[in-house]
Amino acid sequence: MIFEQNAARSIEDCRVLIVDDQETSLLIMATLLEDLAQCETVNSASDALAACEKQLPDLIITDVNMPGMSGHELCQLLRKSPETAQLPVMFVTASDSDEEQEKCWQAGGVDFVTKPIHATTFRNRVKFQLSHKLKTDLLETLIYTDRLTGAFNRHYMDERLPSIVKEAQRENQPLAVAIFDIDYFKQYNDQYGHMAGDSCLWKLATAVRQNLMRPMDHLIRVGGEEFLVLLPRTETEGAEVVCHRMLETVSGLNIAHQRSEFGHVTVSIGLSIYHPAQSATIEDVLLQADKCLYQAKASGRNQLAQAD
Ligand SMILES: Nc1nc2c(ncn2[C@@H]2O[C@H](COP(=O)(O)OP(=O)(O)OP(=O)(O)O)[C@@H](O)[C@H]2O)c(=O)[nH]1
Repeated sequence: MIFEQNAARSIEDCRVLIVDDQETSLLIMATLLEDLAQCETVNSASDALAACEKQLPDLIITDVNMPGMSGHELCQLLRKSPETAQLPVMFVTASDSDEEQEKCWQAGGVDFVTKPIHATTFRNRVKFQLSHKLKTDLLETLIYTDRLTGAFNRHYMDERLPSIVKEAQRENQPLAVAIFDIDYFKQYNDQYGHMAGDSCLWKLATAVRQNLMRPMDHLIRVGGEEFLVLLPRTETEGAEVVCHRMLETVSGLNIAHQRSEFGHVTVSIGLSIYHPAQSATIEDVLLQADKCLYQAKASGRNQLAQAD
């Protein structure tokens, strides 16, 4: 995700994805940047999209003319997805004609350099983009992250949920929604004190976050000890796997809780899936997941309940 601990990041930690169908060009650019940032190279726009699915880079540098999908088309596609809409894309073009420059800006590029590449200009432009990205990420972390747990906050959910849903509709892909809540947390606070309660929240959220494997997965703290997990492009089976893993992860933390019948801190989870082709709205699905959560509580806690 983009809101990892950016405060501690420097340009050397940034990831730059370089896209070009010419091996020589890739080699030149990667060599020019090797002491500046972490570089990854791919030969096509489709490989670049696949690389972004695994881990979002901080900057994409792409050739314009490539077989299959052009650099412009790649950039336009990235702009459409909420996860990559803000990802800076820099073009490397063979021409600096007025028309070519217009096309780069219209496609959503943040800068372009012309071939043959001028080494110092190229390095400085990349450096500028990365330092700008670090500042933006830091600002977003401050605005959208819950300070106690490092999860996204309610404000993030209110702002971004509509675009995550829109993306699911555009792709006609399911969006799994899981709501979980710590069991007997009032008793935990009463027994161990509020500071221990805070520490428990932090440990739990950190462990759950590390269990969410895809860059587009989200952990959001929606209330005191209630969290929402959003899993785009995830069907029931996949979401069940993630939810069971969350139950195991939390139990595996083995945080002592004398006043729970389990002897340690556990969570209950409610799961529901949003399908764009069906009539239920995202609000219905959230309500459904919330109902399931209460069902999981009523059925004994430390378990998953899901909508039919
Ligand atoms: N330490 C700490 N406690 C919090 C925080 N936010 C909410 N809580 C506490 O979480 C507790 C939630 O209690 P309840 O809603 O009764 O739920 P519960 O005791 O977990 O019971 P069940 O959910 O039914 O298992 C309350 O005591 C809140 O004060 C927080 O940021 N830090």
